[in-house]
Amino acid sequence: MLFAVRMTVNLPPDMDPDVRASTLAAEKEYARKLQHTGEWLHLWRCAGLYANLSIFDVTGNDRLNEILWELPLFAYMDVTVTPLTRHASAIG
Ligand SMILES: O=C(O)CC1=CCC(=O)O1
Repeated sequence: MLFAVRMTVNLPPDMDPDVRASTLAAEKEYARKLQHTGEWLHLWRCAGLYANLSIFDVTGNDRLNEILWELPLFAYMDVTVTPLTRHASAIG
C-alpha cells in the first residue's frame, strides 16, 4: 500500500547540541535503511521548510504506524498521512 507522509520537524531551540546531532544522525541512518529495503520510496524536501514529503510502500497501516513511531525524530514531528490509490487518468 502506498502512503504520502508529510513530516514537519520542530526541534526545540534549546535542545542539547549533542542530543540534536545524534538524533539527526540516527534519523538519517534509519531513513537510509528503509530506502534500501524499498519501503521508503521517495524522500523530498519541502522547499524552504524543515519538512519533507515522503512516499512509503508498505504492507499496510500497521507497518506504516510502526515505521513512523520508530523515527528518531518522531517526538519532534507533526506527521500527516494520506493513503494513496491509483488515479484513473495516470498513464504511468
Ligand atoms: O529532515 C527531515 O525532513 C527529517 C528527516 C526524515 C528522514 C531524514 O533523514 O530526515
